[in-house]
Amino acid sequence: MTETNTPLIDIRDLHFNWPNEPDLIDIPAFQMNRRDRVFLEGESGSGKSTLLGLIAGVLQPSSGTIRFSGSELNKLSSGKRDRLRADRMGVIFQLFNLLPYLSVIENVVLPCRFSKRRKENALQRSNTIDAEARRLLQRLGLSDERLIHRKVSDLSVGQQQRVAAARALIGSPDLIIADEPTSALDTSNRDQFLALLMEEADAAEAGLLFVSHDPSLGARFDRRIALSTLNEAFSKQHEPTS
Ligand SMILES: Nc1ncnc2c1ncn2[C@@H]1O[C@H](COP(=O)(O)OP(=O)(O)OP(=O)(O)O)[C@@H](O)[C@H]1O
Repeated sequence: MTETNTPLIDIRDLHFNWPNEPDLIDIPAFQMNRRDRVFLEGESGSGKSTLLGLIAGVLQPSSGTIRFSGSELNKLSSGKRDRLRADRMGVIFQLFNLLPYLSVIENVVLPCRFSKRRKENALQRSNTIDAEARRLLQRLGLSDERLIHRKVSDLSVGQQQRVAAARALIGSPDLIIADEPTSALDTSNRDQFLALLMEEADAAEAGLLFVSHDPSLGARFDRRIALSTLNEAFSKQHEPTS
């Protein structure tokens, strides 16, 4: 099994800039393995969501490479990148990216409609995809039958955040990417959510890359990384001028 020796994420000489802007990201090297739990912190606007977008293959680097389990994302066609993301990554986006006209349960089962691998994984945990969606939702405090069939646009922000979390976790992805996933949750829902996230990551032997503004959460992770220490673009922008 070569895959176990290959880093889950392997970044080399990664540069990214938005059009007509200087480098926002300049990361010489970063690796994470399966089962790593990484907490990424940094000030607002420092590029955390941008880095997650690059790792998820939603954004393209200006130069450099990002390998996911050995596959260089840049070298894949956009269709293959989408397939890899659907099969192997569970992403909780900052703005959730839920489909507003679908119900809670329809949103949660979506990854299993797009990916045979996620569907098969989900069926190893529960008898049906629906049952697996309900198990995750229940663990996140969303078990009310009426709520599960409501359109997500009719939910509170904190409820939508938990639906997005259940959708990311279904079907045991190899990498869970979570961008500020607890920002709208109260302490009790936040703790329930983190417990589930850690358990699901353990069960799937997944890597977990978690961005949050809440420094008190950092102690629950194996590695705590400030983006400013990884990202040389940050030190260049903040060099004292003489
Ligand atoms: N589509 C875009 N076009 C141009 N600039 C962008 C775009 N999206 C983000 N930026 C800029 O890139 C920089 C980094 O944004 P990013 O969202 O990655 O930061 P962040 O660290 O995740 O911030 P926050 O903690 O506030 O979510 C910001 O200056 C932002 O204005």
